[in-house]
Amino acid sequence: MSKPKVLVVGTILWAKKELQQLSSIATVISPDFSSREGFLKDVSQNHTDAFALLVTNGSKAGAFDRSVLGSLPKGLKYICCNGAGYDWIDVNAAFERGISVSHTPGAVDHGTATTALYLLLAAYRQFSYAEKNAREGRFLQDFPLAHDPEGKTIGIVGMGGIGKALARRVLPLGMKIIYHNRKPVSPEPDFPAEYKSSLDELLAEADVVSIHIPLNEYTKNSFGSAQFDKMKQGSVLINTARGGVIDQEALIKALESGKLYSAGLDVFPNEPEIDERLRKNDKITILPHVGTHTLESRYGMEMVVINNIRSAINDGQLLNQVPEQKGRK
Ligand SMILES: O=CC(=O)O
Repeated sequence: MSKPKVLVVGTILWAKKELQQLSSIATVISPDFSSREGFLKDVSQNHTDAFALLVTNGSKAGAFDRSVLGSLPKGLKYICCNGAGYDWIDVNAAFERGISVSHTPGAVDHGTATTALYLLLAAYRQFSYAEKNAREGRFLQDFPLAHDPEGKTIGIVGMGGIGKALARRVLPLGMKIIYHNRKPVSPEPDFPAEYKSSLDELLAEADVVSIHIPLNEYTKNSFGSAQFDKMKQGSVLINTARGGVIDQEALIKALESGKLYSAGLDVFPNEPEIDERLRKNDKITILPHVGTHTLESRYGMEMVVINNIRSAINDGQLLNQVPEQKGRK
């Protein structure tokens, strides 16, 4: 029997050896294309027998929306996404076509949580502004006193792997941890954390809010002026999830009005663009989506994708199927 065909859409840069080892159970092909149309043409001409795709966001194939998914081979069973966030794949349309989709939770936890911690420290202590002063030869000129994060209350919105990894990182700072999820975390976290069933309650109590929810049709722009209004005066917002979950105009207004003392942002709605009003705001820290930009994270993510492909071939199921599809019939 011929081996199942796996197409690599995008590049595997770090787990190259492990990708090669996949060839003992699969025919692994990296199609060469320079556009979305080129990708679809190559697949329809040469790979109608594809069994699984290993896909990376930002490849020339573009987003896997309903129309791309509709053009993929009928026999395609799996799409294994090299990333924790999969907002660029229409997982419901994939499900309707009988395609199971996986992502890479876990592998991104350390990198993203460390980024959130850095942003939190930088926002409270105004380290970005201080560094700018130092680099531009102004030393402490016009640099007001900042704030200590110690003893403050952090509100974690989305206590998944990244939220928990951040919680463990802020504990040594003596921060009180409250969190909001649809349901309390079970089993209970191995650190003190108070569950808030209502997001409004969390927003009213937290000194700093850190967002760790996926971007989807329900969460898009879900953090808007109503949510900023409920936050404490002079609070801090950290976002390492996706820019699209925050209404950017409302965020800019909250910064300008002083409702927010500061913010730490690693993600933006129209990456790689960053709104000029954010770029020019010295009081906030902005990063170019570096949450998982470490060798360890990237290697770990690639390993998760390859392990999902292996499991699909060997056991007929994914290890990390996206929650929207899990248990659905
Ligand atoms: O942003 C990073 C990821 O989705 O893995």
